[in-house]
Amino acid sequence: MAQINPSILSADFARLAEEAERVGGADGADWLHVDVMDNHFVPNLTLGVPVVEALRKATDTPLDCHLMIEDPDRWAPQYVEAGAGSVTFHAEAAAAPVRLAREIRAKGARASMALKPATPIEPYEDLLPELDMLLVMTVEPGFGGQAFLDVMLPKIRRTRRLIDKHGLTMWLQVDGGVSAETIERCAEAGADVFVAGSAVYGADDPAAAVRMLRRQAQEARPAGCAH
Ligand SMILES: O=C(CO)[C@@H](O)[C@H](O)COP(=O)(O)O
Ligand SMILES: [Fe+2]
Repeated sequence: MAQINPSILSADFARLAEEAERVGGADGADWLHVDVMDNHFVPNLTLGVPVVEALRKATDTPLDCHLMIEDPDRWAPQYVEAGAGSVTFHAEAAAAPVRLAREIRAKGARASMALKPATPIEPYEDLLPELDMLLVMTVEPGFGGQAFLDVMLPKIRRTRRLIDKHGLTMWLQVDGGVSAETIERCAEAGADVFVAGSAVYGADDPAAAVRMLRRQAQEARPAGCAH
């Protein structure tokens, strides 16, 4: 089942509770994607633990926190405590990714690792069983509204093959430039969780955009795929 996670980076930060509401409900967002940026790992600054705590109280939709920060080994567990249901740290930033993934899981959240566009998946093959999700970035992290990087499609395909080769049920997420124009290519390549910021919050009817993206992804999935 294809999952659609709207990114609140493209929402109105002064009205986050209402913005969460606008994409929630039946057939709405599967998760809310929360982009945490520290102006060190990426050249942008967004929000932190207190905002995640506040969002947790404001919505029933589970929170998918994407940490674009240095030292996730220190900070990621705090996002679980703040109420995140899934916490994604970057492979490029984590000092001890296996220990960190185990800690996130032990605290009760799904553990996920992200790869920037120039980071290959192959060195991380043996880590996959430690993870609940792998995020292949389809833009350079840091900003919403960027153009989708087509050159990431082979990495999505290779990652899907590795997941299937190991018989894992983990999810494969794509993030960056995902829209009505690009989501089918991502789904065909094997992604099953789709982050969309501007394509959802830039639409006249964000809830309808979520439903449309999910339908497109569902229909584009390879025939007979297990994911
Ligand atoms: O992590 C990031 C950007 O670094 C994303 O989650 C963006 O927020 C996606 O926005 P769109 O590309 O869909 O507008
Ligand atoms: Fe993100």
